[in-house]
Amino acid sequence: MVVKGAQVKEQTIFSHNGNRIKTEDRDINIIARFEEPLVVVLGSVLDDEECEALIQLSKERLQRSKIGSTKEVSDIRTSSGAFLTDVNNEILARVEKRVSAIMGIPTEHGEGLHILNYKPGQEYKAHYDYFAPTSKAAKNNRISTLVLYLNDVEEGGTTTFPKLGLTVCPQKGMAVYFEYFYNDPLLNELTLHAGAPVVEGEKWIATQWMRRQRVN
Ligand SMILES: O=C(O)CCC(=O)C(=O)O
Ligand SMILES: [Fe+2]
Repeated sequence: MVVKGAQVKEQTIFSHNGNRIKTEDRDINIIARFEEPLVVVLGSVLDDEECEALIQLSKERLQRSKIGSTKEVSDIRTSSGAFLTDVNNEILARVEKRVSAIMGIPTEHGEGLHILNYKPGQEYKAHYDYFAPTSKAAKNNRISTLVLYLNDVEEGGTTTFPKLGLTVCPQKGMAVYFEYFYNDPLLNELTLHAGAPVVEGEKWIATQWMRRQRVN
């Protein structure tokens, strides 16, 4: 625990301070932080070529096979997406490595990058990224999330944290990080978030969810 004035702040997984994160191949700007629960807005995580490559890889995946893709008929998430697992690609590997450095968790704990595409009217209603403690998946539960924005959205498509009164506007190459591995369950519950409906244009994101332990 870190004592800050009269307040006691819980330890976080994210360990970067200051204005910049230095990774092997890129310096990432820390734009804004909400301290508890920790939500960090990051700039210059991906360059244009990387954003476009991830979109292209997911388009190929969605086309090639319906297996491994989720064209869900769900009220909670109306967008369509695919995991980029078992994809052998240099840019993907580079991005996964950088994401791991930002999150401070080895790639092996990640589920693989998940690409989502929202068309106008599509959204991801308010949810938690961690699984209910009673579920089977909670044995190796998620602990942190990085959402990478792969394009600029004309209107709408913000990431909102209704319990924090916080809204993040999608900008190509930027990202939002948050974690929910606090001892205090109330802090974890404050990470409720949503992908607001896209109004104009479309929205592409890549999400990395990290687990407490390795994923097989
Ligand atoms: O679309 C967004 O902005 C949020 C995505 C999200 O919540 C997720 O991928 O878990
Ligand atoms: Fe989420």
